[in-house]
Amino acid sequence: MIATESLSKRFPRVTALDRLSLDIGPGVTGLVGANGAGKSTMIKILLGLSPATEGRAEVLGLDVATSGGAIRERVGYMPEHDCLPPDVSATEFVVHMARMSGLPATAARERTADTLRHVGLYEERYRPIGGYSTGMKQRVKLAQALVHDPQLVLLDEPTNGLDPVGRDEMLGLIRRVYTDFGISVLVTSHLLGELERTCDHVVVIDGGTLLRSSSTSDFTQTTTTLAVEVTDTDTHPDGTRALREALSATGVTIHAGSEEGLPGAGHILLIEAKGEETYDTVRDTVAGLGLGLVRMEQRRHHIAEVFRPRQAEADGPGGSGSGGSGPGGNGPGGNGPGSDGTRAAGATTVGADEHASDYALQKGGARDEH
Ligand SMILES: Nc1ncnc2c1ncn2[C@@H]1O[C@H](COP(=O)(O)OP(=O)(O)OP(=O)(O)O)[C@@H](O)[C@H]1O
Repeated sequence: MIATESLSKRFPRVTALDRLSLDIGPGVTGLVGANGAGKSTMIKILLGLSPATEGRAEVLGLDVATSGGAIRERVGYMPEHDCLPPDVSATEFVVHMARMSGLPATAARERTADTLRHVGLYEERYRPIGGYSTGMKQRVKLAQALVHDPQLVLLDEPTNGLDPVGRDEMLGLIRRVYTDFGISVLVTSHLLGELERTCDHVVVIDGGTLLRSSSTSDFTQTTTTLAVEVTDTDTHPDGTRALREALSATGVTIHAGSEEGLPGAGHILLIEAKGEETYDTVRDTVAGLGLGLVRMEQRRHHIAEVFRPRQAEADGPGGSGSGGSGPGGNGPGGNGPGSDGTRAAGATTVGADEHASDYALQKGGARDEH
């Protein structure tokens, strides 16, 4: 779908992309990096809207340097910033964008109705966009990217400004763009955690350079930690505590941290699995206490954790910060939601409106040449 070879973009004072080589296949791919890491620059080059300084890029087999028009016919684009006219309705705007993409009038109207329904904007489609919420505006931007039935869509920070529920809905819509319509997606985000449920493949960039490009399952390999959740009973009003004490007495190692991603997070014990016998010990201990076992599952890595060692190195003796990290590395809330306080590379934690399991990469990803 997308291939780049030693792709660089240098502005007078900043290297936004630095010899980036990528090969992205069909499916949903996340492009993750701090604000300023080079994500939007990459998208503009892929659309043939901004020339690369060096290197090559192909989209759907077309060279971005010579086939920008043909690429934009086949590729949808959802820009990051608010760019919608306030005085027209979603229907008028999306029909207009469909006509601009070359659809005849009737097809444009039909495709607009279908696309707006798909993004969940059917009822409100005749109201002026100026009165829409942020979530509704993001849906209009997604609809106009899809209306001409592209083979690929490039979505620049589609969850920006959304609350956790809105983000989940948007991520679900994005997943369905591929599963229901077969349209491949490249979606950018500055949040490491949020794309792991949505994307088949994740590319992480920092300061315009490639940190890692892997399938999501490679990022989120299973660990030797078991997540165990139990019910409370009349005898043990705090079942989690009772289990913790009983397991400790049997010599099972219990991690101090808590699980962030799962529902009921505060009631989940994280236990080091030494082998099959640990499962048996947990089962027998839970039964012995008369508690109900809600879950016992092998925990998977979160993508954010993959980058923790890098940050730890940088924070260690003599460390001077990870490559590409900007100033203010330990801003408010600089310790991660995990109790060990680790952060993703170049990252600080997210605000109260973000999911507890997400880590936001901080501003200043690009290398300043001055
Ligand atoms: N037209 C431009 N002129 C000069 N510098 C630019 C220009 N466009 C982007 N940059 C710089 O290039 C770097 C990468 O910017 P880019 O917008 O691609 O980052 P990003 O990862 O998309 O982050 P954000 O989500 O904040 O836009 C930044 O330092 C930015 O200031």
